Amino acid sequence: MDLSVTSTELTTDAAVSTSASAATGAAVFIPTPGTPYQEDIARYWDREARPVNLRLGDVDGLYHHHYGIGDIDRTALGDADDSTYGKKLIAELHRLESAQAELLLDHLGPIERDNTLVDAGCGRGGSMVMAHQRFGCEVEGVTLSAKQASFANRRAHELGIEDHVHAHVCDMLGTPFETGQIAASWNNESSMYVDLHDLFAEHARILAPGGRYVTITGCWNPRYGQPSKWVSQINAHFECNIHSRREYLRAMADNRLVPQAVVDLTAATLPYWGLRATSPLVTGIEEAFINSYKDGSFQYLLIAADRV
Ligand SMILES: C[S@@+](CC[C@H](N)C(=O)[O-])C[C@H]1O[C@@H](n2cnc3c(N)ncnc32)[C@H](O)[C@@H]1O
Ligand SMILES: CC(C)=CCC/C(C)=C/COP(=O)(O)OP(=O)(O)O
Ligand SMILES: [Mg+2]
Repeated sequence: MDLSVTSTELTTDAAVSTSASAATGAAVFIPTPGTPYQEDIARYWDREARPVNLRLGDVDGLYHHHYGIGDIDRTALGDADDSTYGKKLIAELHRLESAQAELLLDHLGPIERDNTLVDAGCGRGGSMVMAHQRFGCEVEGVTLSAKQASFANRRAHELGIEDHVHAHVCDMLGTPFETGQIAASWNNESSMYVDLHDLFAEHARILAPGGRYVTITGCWNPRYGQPSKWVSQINAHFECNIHSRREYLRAMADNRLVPQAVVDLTAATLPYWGLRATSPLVTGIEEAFINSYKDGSFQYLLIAADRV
């Protein structure tokens, strides 16, 4: 299957993406203009350069835009008075973010080397690299941000995996991938930027029958009633629109995606937030996450679904 699409918007790494395309003779994919909202989101991620993301990514070259899960390794952190503590804190936060991506990949099911995976809203590509390193397969990512796609393609090139891992500037609601050819696809903290019915219709279209879809997301809890002030604060901070848990399940059911696992990761992500709140890399959004997770208005969920 030839999925070597690329974007005319890619800048510094256009050569990387174009040569992959030229090698297979694939047509160049020209994205359609986005909505004004999508243009805002593209600008947001083009400009994003928060140290909490770049310094963590520098630890091992996997750049994430998602949060962490798991217990803190206090032994690895050592003494807060130690001169190396700051560096260890960054490494520990990064370890927890990579653990989150590993958990998502655990839920993709058996993946073969000749399979193709799709990362919808791929950011700087950390999860794509991890997926290729684990399964040896092709990984195609889409993001609205030309800067992020360029960054991800540059990293793939540096790692020598540019023939297998590609980022495209593209709306995840209308991807160039052929119908029914994708073994598994995911959204890692990227579904709060789109309408869920439109999103799951597109995943259901590209996934092979029996294919697997996984999301890790923050969602508001219908048991709380409505989005809390903390959830509204997170929406304003990231210019996103957090959905409720019920919306996820309904939109999946409407689009031939049948949940096989729904895992509440709220308790598992709180240690990450507690540690991050003590770090010099705080961004100011830590309190909203901690308070909303603790008051039950917000949940951190993994949902894995089969395309039937
Ligand atoms: C919080 S980041 C998550 C990045 C990545 N999944 C990760 O785990 O590191 C959100 C991403 O969603 C992307 N995004 C938002 N709306 C999108 C859309 N309509 N189509 C494609 N990507 C989109 C943004 O460009 C950004 O890369
Ligand atoms: C769980 C929810 C609601 C996520 C919203 C999407 C989002 C912005 C994720 C993290 O990105 P980032 O890694 O760039 O953010 P930060 O700079 O805060 O680390
Ligand atoms: Mg981050």
